[in-house]
Amino acid sequence: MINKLYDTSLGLLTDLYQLTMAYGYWKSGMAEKEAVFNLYFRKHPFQGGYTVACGLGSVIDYIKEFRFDASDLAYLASLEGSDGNPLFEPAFLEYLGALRLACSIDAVAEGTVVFPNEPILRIQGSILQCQLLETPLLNLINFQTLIATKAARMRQVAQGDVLMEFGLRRAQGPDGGMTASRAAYIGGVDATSNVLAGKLYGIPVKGTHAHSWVMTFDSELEAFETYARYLPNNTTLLVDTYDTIQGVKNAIVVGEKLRERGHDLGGIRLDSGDLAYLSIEARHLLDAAGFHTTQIVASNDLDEHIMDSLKIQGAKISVWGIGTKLVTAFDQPALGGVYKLAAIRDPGGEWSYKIKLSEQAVKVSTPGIQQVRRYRDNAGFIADMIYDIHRHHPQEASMVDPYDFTKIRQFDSETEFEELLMPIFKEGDLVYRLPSIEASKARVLQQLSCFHQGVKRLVNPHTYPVGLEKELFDIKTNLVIRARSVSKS
Ligand SMILES: Nc1ncnc2c1ncn2[C@@H]1O[C@H](COP(=O)(O)OP(=O)(O)OP(=O)(O)O)[C@@H](O)[C@H]1O
Ligand SMILES: O=P(O)(O)OC[C@H]1O[C@H](OP(=O)(O)OP(=O)(O)O)[C@H](O)[C@@H]1O
Ligand SMILES: O=C(O)c1cccnc1
Ligand SMILES: [Mg+2]
Repeated sequence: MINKLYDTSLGLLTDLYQLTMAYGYWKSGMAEKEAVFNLYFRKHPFQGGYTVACGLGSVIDYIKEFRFDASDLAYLASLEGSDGNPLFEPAFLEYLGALRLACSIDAVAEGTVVFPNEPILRIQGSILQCQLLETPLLNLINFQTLIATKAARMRQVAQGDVLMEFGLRRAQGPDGGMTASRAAYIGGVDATSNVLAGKLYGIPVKGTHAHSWVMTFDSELEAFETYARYLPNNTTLLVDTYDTIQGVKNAIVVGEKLRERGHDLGGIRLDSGDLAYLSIEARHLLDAAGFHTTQIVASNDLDEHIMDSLKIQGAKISVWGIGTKLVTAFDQPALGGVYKLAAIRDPGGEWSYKIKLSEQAVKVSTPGIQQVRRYRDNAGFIADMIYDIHRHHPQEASMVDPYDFTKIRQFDSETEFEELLMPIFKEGDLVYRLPSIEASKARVLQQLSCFHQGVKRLVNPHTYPVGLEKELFDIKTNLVIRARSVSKS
């Protein structure tokens, strides 16, 4: 997508410091050192209790396309350091031109519900290649995960109602609009007004009409009649241009004519005023005129909280049109996903585990080559345990709460589980078949149905347990103690 918009290869879609570090690794002979990085976030967005992973489809496209073409290298050759000399020497640019990604990537499937500090992606490869990927991987995963989560929250509130995404006009540019449409669909909306997203991603496209259509005619009735005459199978009439109640009555007049011609009034749309009161009044008028199946669509700066309030107020809305607040993730415009080094292989072939210290315990990174195990019982998911695949293949496992080491849970070998990270690329080769967008969408609903209702609450949700397997917890604790004493000496 980005490629089409900008007509370039994608190697330069990174921060300059990734390239300067890559140069440093190359110059110092460290470029091929094997490393493992994890991509994860530390806090759920929207003060929520869960997050929906999204963006792997774009990551796969990106990795497949990754290269530096001649024009990229010419641009890099033009960059200068503070002394006015070229930043990068020609031999390094030649190296970049010949570079083919050979990383191994494990990831959770799109549509998987994930929690703070769990790796969504694990990247293993040469330190130089892993480092170059930091920025694009975060760019691709952070935004799509954020939007999929926002849409999933709206889906939880909407229950079986229809959700339409109307956000393209307010999205963060064309690419923001396109990726938001895709992520919102996976997260839980049923359709988009974004026609290009319909074409490229196979998302159903739907829509009504704007106020300008009504304003173009001498009367609202004439506007409705004309629309219904030429689009009799797409008649959702926007009734609030002048007077909403009169608008509903005009829509009913047109609905009767549609019925005489063998069609029906599909819906009316409310786009201002008190949506609870107006939808209840509109439902009365429509039902009294025999239009029981005509849908009431609502739009106007909606988000999950207003939708929830409208439901509590008994609003008779069955279709929700949501734009700005969804595609811009209005109340939290970024997910704070990070990409941290977890291990480096020594010349002897042994892994050396790495941590990034922080004053805040919650920000200390977890070392090791991690996998996430999601345990379940008959009622649903019970806990996630992060463990190190090289240290422990736990049949029976002890899981430590990383923020309170006195809290330990035991899992016996009978407890059912699934492993969340799956191989996507093996040394550069794609080994994963991306599920259809429909399958990823279904996964969100299926996953969420297995979590306790409290985790899904909009306000003050229950914290789902995520812990470290005991051996990994001990490794981390020892590294922290050692790093703190080294930093003091
Ligand atoms: N019954 C309701 N309960 C809670 N929020 C509501 C209710 N009805 C509408 N809203 C929300 O209140 C906000 C109203 O927006 P605003 O104050 O701009 O009024 P408006 O109806 O759009 O006015 P205008 O006639 O100028 O278009 C919107 O976000 C809308 O979704
Ligand atoms: O409110 P959103 O969730 O972003 O949904 C999309 C909105 O976009 C359109 O109007 P627009 O906002 O362009 O104009 P209006 O507010 O004057 O109706 C449409 O009528 C919706 O109200
Ligand atoms: O089809 C609609 O009703 C629509 C499309 C985009 C934005 N607002 C509304
Ligand atoms: Mg508006």
